Amino acid sequence: MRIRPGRSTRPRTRIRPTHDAALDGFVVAVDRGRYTCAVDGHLVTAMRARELGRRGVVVGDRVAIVGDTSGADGSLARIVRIDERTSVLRRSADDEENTVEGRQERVIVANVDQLVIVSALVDPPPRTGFIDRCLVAAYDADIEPLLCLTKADLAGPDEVLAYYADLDLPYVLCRPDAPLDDLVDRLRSRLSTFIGHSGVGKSTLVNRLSPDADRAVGEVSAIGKGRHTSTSAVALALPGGGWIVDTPGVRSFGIAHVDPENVLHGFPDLLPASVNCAPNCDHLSTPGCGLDALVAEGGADPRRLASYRRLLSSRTGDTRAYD
Ligand SMILES: Nc1nc2c(ncn2[C@@H]2O[C@H](COP(=O)(O)OP(=O)(O)OP(=O)(O)O)[C@@H](O)[C@H]2O)c(=O)[nH]1
Ligand SMILES: [Zn+2]
Repeated sequence: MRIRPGRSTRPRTRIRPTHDAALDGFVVAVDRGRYTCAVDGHLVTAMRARELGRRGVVVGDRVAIVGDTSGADGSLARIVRIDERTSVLRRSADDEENTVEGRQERVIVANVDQLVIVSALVDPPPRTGFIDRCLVAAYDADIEPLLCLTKADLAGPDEVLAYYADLDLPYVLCRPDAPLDDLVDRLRSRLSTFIGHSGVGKSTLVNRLSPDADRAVGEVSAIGKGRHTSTSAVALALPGGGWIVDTPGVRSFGIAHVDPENVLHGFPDLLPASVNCAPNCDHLSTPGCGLDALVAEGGADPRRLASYRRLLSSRTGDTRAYD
């Protein structure tokens, strides 16, 4: 446990605190150069220290903070170190209106343990192309996927689950008239982020999981002395333990950086058959592709191969037609 001197005993000095005295923080919100960090159970507003150079700080980063970490109104601490990230999720290029910056696929969340892919069972119907794309992003980033199927009160999951029958894909069913125990269990003691199309029920879930979320965002806004922009990511602490990152406005996570060979890792049901491919097989039009043979002998669902090939060929382009 760290013991910090109280305000009254802190010596007045111009010497900057050494970084040995830095506190560990966790970045919960980013707003125009101000970073809201959870430190010892309270929120602290910080800026980046110049020594960080051009390194960006994103939600989910674990950082070292010095300076005024009291969290008092108007206080401003400094982030002096960013810990190595265990994972990164990048914004998809088509979320950035195809600007040069957008094409660079900016990292928007770090250290995510679990990607919760939210899909309604109906209204809107599940889009497996979108889910597959999320799975590629998750497997590539070493993040565990969780398929979260909402509106289970309106339709059954059999059809979508059949499509994923050959994968060990964990899933939960959600409906308004039943508790979210399964989901809460899977969110405990880890950092998860939600992705899904408009209308699938993400806000409904986040509100049920973290009823204080609005208040928390209000606090962030007050401390960050600026309007909280609804398009930036925010990490919310869950009463049952764990953190969720809400990424409003993010339609999909980018996979343009994923090596073509690694796109296949998002399709573990197809992957093993690639050992039968000729060297340099592009798995698209190369004759004798082992994936075609697998499907021909009934070893995999042809819709899975079609989905893989759509993703592969659209990887760097506009993917909305497939989502
Ligand atoms: N029947 C039923 N309706 C649901 C369920 N979850 C959400 N809804 C309804 O579906 C609609 C969309 O839910 P939202 O939570 O706003 O969806 P969202 O994913 O946050 O959508 P955006 O805010 O546009 O991103 C609302 O009218 C919800 O009341 C569910 O499990 N069952
Ligand atoms: Zn092949």
